Amino acid sequence: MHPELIIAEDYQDLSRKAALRVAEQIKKKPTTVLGLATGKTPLGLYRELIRLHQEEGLDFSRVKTFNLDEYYGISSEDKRSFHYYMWENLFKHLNIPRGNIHLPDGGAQDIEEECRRYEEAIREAGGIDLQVLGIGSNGHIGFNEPGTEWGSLTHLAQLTPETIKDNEEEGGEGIPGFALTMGIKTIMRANRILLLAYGESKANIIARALKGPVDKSVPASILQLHPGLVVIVDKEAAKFLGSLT
Ligand SMILES: N[C@@H]1[C@@H](O)[C@H](O)[C@@H](COP(=O)(O)O)O[C@@H]1O
Repeated sequence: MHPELIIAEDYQDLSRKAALRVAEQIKKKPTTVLGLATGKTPLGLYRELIRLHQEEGLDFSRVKTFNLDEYYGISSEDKRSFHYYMWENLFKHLNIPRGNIHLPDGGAQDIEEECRRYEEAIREAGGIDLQVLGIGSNGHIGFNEPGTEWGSLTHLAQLTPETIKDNEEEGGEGIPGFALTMGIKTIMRANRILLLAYGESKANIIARALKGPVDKSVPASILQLHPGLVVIVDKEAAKFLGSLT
């Protein structure tokens, strides 16, 4: 069946199952290139990866990472930044060399150059082996909002009021209205994609993304065309998936 769909009991189970997939990938290929996401959804996965590193010796010394996105116009030290989020919630707890960690630079002067540099860095690393993805309540992936071109590469994106509101609920007031994000094409180039979602609030958009038409109004719907898609959702987010299960 495509995609591979795993329905977890709850958030903890989802996080564990996702971490096992990531760990398997790293054990199989210690030089794995991971694509990483921010938001609430992957926090449990990151906690579990830290545990696997600390208690079971999962080795990140040769792993490379590329984050999906970063806010535009704030520095990497800013607590609202995804640099800060990633450092606090994952990187500082692992044995990953700083030089192996990549996020778009939201403080870059020359945006076009920064976007080109980011694409080139992914290419030079050999491409993304496994991309971790969440989904926005409007179906966005990374910060590719509804209407984004399927052929988009890393670019400056304007966030919708809905996305700003969602992210302010998590990250506090004053979220920038723009971000640098991998494009849809950048994401689709990954070898494998691990799409995660939990909770009732994601049930509707997950069903539209996986069962609805492939349409730019739901950016995540393009994932139906990815041959290496693995979806892990909890029971609540799976509520409307019906026949897919
Ligand atoms: N740019 C991120 C996305 O990568 C993320 O998937 C989405 C969902 O976030 P959450 O996991 O908090 O629901 O929010 C943000 O906008």
